[in-house]
Amino acid sequence: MALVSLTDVTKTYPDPNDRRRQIAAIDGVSLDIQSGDVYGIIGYSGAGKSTLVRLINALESASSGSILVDGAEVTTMREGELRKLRLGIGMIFQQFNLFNAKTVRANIAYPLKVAGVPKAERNRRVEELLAFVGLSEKAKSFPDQLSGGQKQRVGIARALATSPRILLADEATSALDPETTHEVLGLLKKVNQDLGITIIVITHEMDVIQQIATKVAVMENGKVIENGEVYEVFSNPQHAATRRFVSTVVRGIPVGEELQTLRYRHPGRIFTVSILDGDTSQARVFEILTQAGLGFELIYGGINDIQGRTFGHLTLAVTGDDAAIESALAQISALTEIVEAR
Ligand SMILES: Nc1ncnc2c1ncn2[C@@H]1O[C@H](COP(=O)(O)OP(=O)(O)OP(=O)(O)O)[C@@H](O)[C@H]1O
Repeated sequence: MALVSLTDVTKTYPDPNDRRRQIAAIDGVSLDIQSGDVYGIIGYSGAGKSTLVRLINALESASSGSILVDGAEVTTMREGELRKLRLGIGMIFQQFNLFNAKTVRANIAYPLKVAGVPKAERNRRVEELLAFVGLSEKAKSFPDQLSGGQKQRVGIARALATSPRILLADEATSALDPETTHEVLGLLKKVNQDLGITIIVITHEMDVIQQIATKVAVMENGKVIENGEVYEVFSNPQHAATRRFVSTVVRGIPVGEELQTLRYRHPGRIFTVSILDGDTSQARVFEILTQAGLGFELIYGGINDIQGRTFGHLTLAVTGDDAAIESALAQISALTEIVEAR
């Protein structure tokens, strides 16, 4: 059974320009998130990502549809049940949302205090969390004395305080530089792998999905337009919006000005070879070209590691005898897709 299961969920708001009309922020979304997933939800601004998260932890109520968390229907829960539900769902935010007047230790202890956990137990748990996020030395510091990455570590420790089963990360790395993003995503991976916590990552950056997610849903206009294993979505995107997101991290087939520049710089015919995991290797393609007595140069593209599987496009400028090129092409196209730039 899925840990979070949405069926045909809709959330409408009155149109601010015409109160008689409704705008669908979420429009018929069905999604299953399994225990142990790191589930990425990606979309441009206004796609409905934050609304979806607020529906899962019941900060908003759905207009229609069913939302099951751990088998329990959220849409009909009463206040007492909702409080219990929210204790099982931690949340981290883009702007960290820490109490600036409280120390790191007090920030992390806060949800435990609210939950009525006795002081000795609270202190023990906070020390454990500080060690887990690597901030034991900063226990007495205030948020203003920390870097962005350290602040998010405090946010993560605070979110984990009540031992939730689910962690919602809403643009949690969007305010951080790439290196700090990488570190924080590394910590989230540890949360998932060591503690078995299911993570739902909301982002507009495909790079974040590539680094951490195992599954991804692409949202547009309140709908999930595509979802599945990250590798499958990256290597075979179905929708234009998904292809745009993928192209931000994976260089595909050069076109337009990029292609013109490549032609200007490199003699020969230009081909793009797709490299898929378990399909064919870069080494095999190079071997075929070498054996055919051809000259070649890698001029664009690269290989990506997605969840430990390889995927990418290599664009090569190939020089030599035309018949030899055709024969090499035939051999390569028996292994994988190869496209000549025209
Ligand atoms: N409380 C609200 N009242 C009216 N409209 C809302 C409300 N909350 C969200 N919306 C509308 O719902 C749509 C989806 O918003 P949402 O914030 O979920 O998108 P998002 O993908 O998270 O975008 P962003 O990354 O910019 O926050 C938008 O058109 C937004 O204007």
